[in-house]
Amino acid sequence: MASVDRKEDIIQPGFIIRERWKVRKKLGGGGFGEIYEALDMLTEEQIALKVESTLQQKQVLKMEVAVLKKLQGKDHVCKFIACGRNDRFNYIAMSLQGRNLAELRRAQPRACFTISTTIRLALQLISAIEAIHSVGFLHRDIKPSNFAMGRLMNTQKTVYMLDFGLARQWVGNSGEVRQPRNVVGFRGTVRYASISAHKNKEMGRVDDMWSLFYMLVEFIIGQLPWRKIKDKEQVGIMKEKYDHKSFLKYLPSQFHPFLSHITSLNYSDTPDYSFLRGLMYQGMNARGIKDDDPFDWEK
Ligand SMILES: Nc1ncnc2c1ncn2[C@@H]1O[C@H](COP(=O)(O)OP(=O)(O)OP(=O)(O)O)[C@@H](O)[C@H]1O
Repeated sequence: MASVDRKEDIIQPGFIIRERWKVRKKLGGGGFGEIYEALDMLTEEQIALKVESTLQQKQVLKMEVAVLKKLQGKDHVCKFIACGRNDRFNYIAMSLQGRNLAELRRAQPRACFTISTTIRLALQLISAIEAIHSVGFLHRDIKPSNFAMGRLMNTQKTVYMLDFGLARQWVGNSGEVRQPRNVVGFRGTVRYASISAHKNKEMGRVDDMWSLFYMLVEFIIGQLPWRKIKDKEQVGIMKEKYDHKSFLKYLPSQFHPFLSHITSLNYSDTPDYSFLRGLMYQGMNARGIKDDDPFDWEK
């Protein structure tokens, strides 16, 4: 979500937080905050700082901190370093990752990834989504710019999940699926939203999987049919009319059971993450794809 009216940045390069983190440069400004690269003067490591103005209407950093803390120790998750606030902004410090998957795709010659890269990313993306679901939360904004590759020798083959600002708890106090609300405001990003999210229905774990499916289709084909349409309602109508099976002719055959599986799920169902990963492994075997083959951007 790019904000339209560009206000002044919350912090400037050179600014030091708690005598420890020196801001270097702005990496991006999303819908709900700004991301900076900073130097941890204690450890000499580069880190990422996400900041949110205290004046902002919708405060989401608190959710971000809660979910990131719950996810610590799992794969595909940034290291939580610290969080805090002052009179001007709230901030969270976490490990710094490399380029996000939207940037990496757009940098490819035909703006698409090979089947090999897509399938191996899919394996990691399924596990990342399973991880957030396993701690009781939905992500609700699964999209390529919310995943980044690591930037260090030992992390550059790993996908990291970003941005838990729209997360919501799906599990109730006794481990049951929370009762769905009848109508909810739309959350997420139009291009990757599930049909049910377009209809303002309560999202479940399946809706994160739908967004993943749209991501993977876009990776392979290089675009989605509704890419140029801004209007949320129109995109919703288009998705409803669109025969999703027609994507399959461009995709490895394993995407047929992938699509059938997510189509079969309802709000309260648990996706079969292992089954979906199994399909991706089948696709790798059928095509002689190896775990450690280079990704498209490494070639
Ligand atoms: N830990 C990180 N390391 C490196 N880059 C990051 C990190 N966190 C976020 N970014 C970059 O900043 C961008 C925006 O981050 P994030 O999605 O968390 O913010 P946001 O304000 O919710 O943005 P949006 O509304 O676009 O999703 C990401 O696409 C990513 O490129």
